[in-house]
Amino acid sequence: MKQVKLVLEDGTEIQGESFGAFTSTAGEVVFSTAMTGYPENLTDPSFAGQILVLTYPMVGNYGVPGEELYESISKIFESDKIHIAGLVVNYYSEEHSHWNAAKSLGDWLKEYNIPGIFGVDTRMLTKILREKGAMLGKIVAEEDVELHDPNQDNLVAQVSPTEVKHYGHGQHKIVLVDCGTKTNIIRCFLQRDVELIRVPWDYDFTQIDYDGLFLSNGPGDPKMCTATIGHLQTALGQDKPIFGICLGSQLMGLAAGGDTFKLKYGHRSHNQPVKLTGTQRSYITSQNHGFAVDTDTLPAEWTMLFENLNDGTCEGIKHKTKPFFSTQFHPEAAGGPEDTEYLFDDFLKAVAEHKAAK
Ligand SMILES: NC(=O)CC[C@H](N)C(=O)O
Repeated sequence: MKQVKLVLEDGTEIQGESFGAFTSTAGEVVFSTAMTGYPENLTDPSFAGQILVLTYPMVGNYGVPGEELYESISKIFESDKIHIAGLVVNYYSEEHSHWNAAKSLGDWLKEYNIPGIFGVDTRMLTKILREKGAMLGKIVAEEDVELHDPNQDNLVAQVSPTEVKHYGHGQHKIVLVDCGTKTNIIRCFLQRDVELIRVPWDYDFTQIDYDGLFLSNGPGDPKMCTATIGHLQTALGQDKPIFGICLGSQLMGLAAGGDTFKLKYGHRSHNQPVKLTGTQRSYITSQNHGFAVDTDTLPAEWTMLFENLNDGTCEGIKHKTKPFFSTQFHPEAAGGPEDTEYLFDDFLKAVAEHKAAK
């Protein structure tokens, strides 16, 4: 076994053993308390630039599934590659067993040259991150590397496609602005009556005659997406339905004139409780974000749609009169609970109503 170490910007150094690629990496160290779903999480483009700490103590025991396609996109993974910068676990299970496993987690990480470190006291590490907040860090193999803050980069430009793609046939023409979309969002649309036009993050979608606009999740600081925010401001001037998820929610908040801020250590797990404003109804949701909309900065015609029941932060916004709404959590949840997938139906209902009214 080769030794590697995890170094945090506060000086903490933790020795561990290497799995995956034996190489060094730097990024923002964040933790997820999800108990399953590493094939989905590692391929979620929203994790780009992040060294992910999994608090679930045993990782790798169900291996990694083989690739299968749904239409022309992945049926299982959230994109076509691993996006995390590095992985930190307590116990790495060398052996795996699952009916659809095709390879081990370690071999899969190696394929994409991503380092992993195990033998780490992830409980202690998580307490540090929870108390001091998410911080920069690095996994050091042979070569030392500089600390690097990925939130200073335009990560969305790095993960967004460069070409427009078309999927499916259906009554409603939906433009999906791909800032690093999870493929399950595409699957959720294609299971409904939709023709989907997937466009790059900086594409001028206002030129397309669409019925509804969807803003995807994506990595990094939402304020980096100035091109998307600009186009979105034009779309908010009209009244065609708009739905945003996670980064998409933050972009909607910014385009509306509100502000976003960085959470201390973010929300990453599949069991985050949110409350629907104006009701006593709560949902358990899947989340993966480090920024949030500051509800107090929203203009008067906007309101908070969902609230996080752990810390009271904004989990979605809506316009009071126009069909614009968003969630900070993931209604398409892969992995995670599917309780809020009905929001896709709500959006398409708003699209149908808007078309009927025209
Ligand atoms: N999942 C996402 O879309 C994350 C949005 C944003 N990058 C954040 O961390 O808050």
